[in-house]
This record gives sequence, C-alpha cells and structure tokens, in this order.
Amino acid sequence: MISINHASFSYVTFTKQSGFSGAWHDLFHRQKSTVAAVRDISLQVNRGEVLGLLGANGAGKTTLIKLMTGILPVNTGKVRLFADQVPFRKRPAFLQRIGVMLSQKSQLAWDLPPLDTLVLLREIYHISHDQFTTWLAFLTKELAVTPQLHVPVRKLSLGQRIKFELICTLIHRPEILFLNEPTIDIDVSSQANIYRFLKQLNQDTQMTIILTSHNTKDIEALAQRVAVINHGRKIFDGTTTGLISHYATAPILEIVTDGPLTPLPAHVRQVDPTHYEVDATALATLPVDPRHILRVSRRNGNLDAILTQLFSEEAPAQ
Ligand SMILES: Nc1ncnc2c1ncn2[C@@H]1O[C@H](COP(=O)(O)OP(=O)(O)OP(=O)(O)O)[C@@H](O)[C@H]1O
Repeated sequence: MISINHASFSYVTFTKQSGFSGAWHDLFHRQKSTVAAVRDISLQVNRGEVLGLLGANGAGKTTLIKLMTGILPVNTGKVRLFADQVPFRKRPAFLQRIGVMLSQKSQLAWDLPPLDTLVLLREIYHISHDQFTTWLAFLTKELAVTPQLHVPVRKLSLGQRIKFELICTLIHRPEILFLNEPTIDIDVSSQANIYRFLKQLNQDTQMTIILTSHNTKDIEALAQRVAVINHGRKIFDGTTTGLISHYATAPILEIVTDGPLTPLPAHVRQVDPTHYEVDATALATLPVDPRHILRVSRRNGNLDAILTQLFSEEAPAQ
C-alpha cells in the first residue's frame, strides 16, 4: 500500500536579518541553511495496518507524512502508494484515495457551519447525494457531533472542531488515512471517542491509518505497529511490545537516600540530591550503605521512559 525506499528530504532556508541594514545586507549575502528532516528512511505499510509514527518535536514525522501525501517531493529515494502512484504528481485519482489531517491546517470555513464545507467536499469528490447523506449521518453519530452540523465553526469547541476536521478527511472514504496529532489539546473522553471510532473503522473497512502522536497511550491503544523517528532517521520499526522489550533491559529501582551519594556510584543516575535510579540487575553491586537508604521502589521500563531515553541522544551531523 505504501512503499518508501531510502527517502531523504532537506529544507533549505535563508536567514533574514532584522532592520533596513540587515535587509540590505541579505540582498547581497544571503545566509543559506539546510535542515535534513528525513534521512534515508525505508518503510513498507500493508493494507489495513495502523502505523504509529513516534518521535520528539522536530524528529521529521510531519515531513515524512508530507512526502507520503505528495505535499513535498523527495530529494532522493522513492515513495510510492497503491503500487505505482507517485504522491507528488497529485493525480486526482490518487487524491481521491487518501485523506490527510494535519493539525496545523483546517479545512473548515470559520464563519460557516461544518455542513457547508462538507457539501463543498461532496462536490469536489463527486460523491452521490445518497452516499453522502448516509455516510455523514454515520460519521456524525459515531463522533457525537450531529447537533453541531449546522452551528458556525467559530462557535464550536476545539474538540468538536477536530471531530469535524476528521469527518472532512473521511467524507470521501479514503483507503489511506494520514493523521498528524489528531487529538492534540482535546480532553481524554473525546480522545477516547476518536480512537475507539478509528479502531472500529480500521476493523470494519480495512482502512490503512498512519498517525503521529506524542501521546504514547494513544499509539499503544490504536497502532499494531510503531516506527520511531529520531533526528530524521528511522531507529525502530515493530510492535509496541517489541519496542519495549528491545530497549528495556531491566526494571528500574528508584532509591531515596537520607543524603547525597558522593561519589556517585557507577550505573546510578541521580534524579535529585536524594533520589536515584538504577537498573535492577545492578542492585547487587551497588556500593551504598543500606543504613542510608530510606526507600526503594521498583517500576517497569515503560514506553515513555524508553522514548525519553532514545530522544535524548545527540543529533548526527548534517
Ligand atoms: N518549512 C520548513 N522550513 C525549514 N525547516 C523546516 C520546515 N518544516 C520543518 N522544518 C524542520 O525540519 C525538521 C523536522 O520537522 P517536522 O515538522 O517534520 O518534525 P516533527 O517530528 O513533525 O515535529 P513535531 O512533533 O514538533 O510536529 C525540524 O528540524 C524542523 O525545524
């Protein structure tokens, strides 16, 4: 369904200096900088898969989605959808088969009710009246926003707006759905509603879903597979449980002491002056007088802890 082979993309930007003299200087000496946002990524996604893209801010997730949806062209490598379609050519038949929801972009007209935008989309995608009415009734019912169809967008809550953005993205029944941070800033019950709905949709229609989120709970709830992107590179591709077992070596012991440990023993991480962490397997070799230990508790390495560790690694040279 999606085939990415050694794709790379860099943004080229020119710095702008302030003031008239800066603008004059820029006319003759523009400073160019290059950001390698996606570096040599290969990824294959099959029909009906739900893939979560995980990565810190600026890791390259949105850029990767833009390459897959044809918003940006690759610099090198290949991206193909539906066997042979080149996204950047943006053929109408290709656009009809994908749905894209980017958190920063809105399809809804601010002063009009969502229904007006949806009717416009019905015309753009050549959807029959009957199909449109039945599908829209289903979507609004499932996402609990039927009463808001006729309310101007500016009067809707953020959660209701996001649900209508999702409906706009789904109105033409795409085969692949791309969602960039779909539940950012919305309350937990609306998040749960959206993820329950997406899971059901994936099961009923075999719709392929690619989503990014910083909320690992959402990814764990919805995605069978995760790809972790770090500084533009794919560093993991597999199941969430696989990710945990791949990186988590042992449970972590949290130790609270009655004073600072000096010198800091090897393998021990200091959280604050009296709070330390150590891998459970290293406990036997811990050179700490037990009389100074006030409390020991154990926690399993979880996805958030693993990702925090992975994302703190240094960026490679450009
Ligand atoms: N239009 C642009 N011009 C120049 N650089 C850009 C542009 N868009 C993104 N970048 C840079 O490319 C890199 C990857 O950005 P991208 O938006 O793909 O990351 P992301 O993983 O989606 O981050 P976030 O989770 O914050 O949305 C970052 O270093 C970012 O600063």
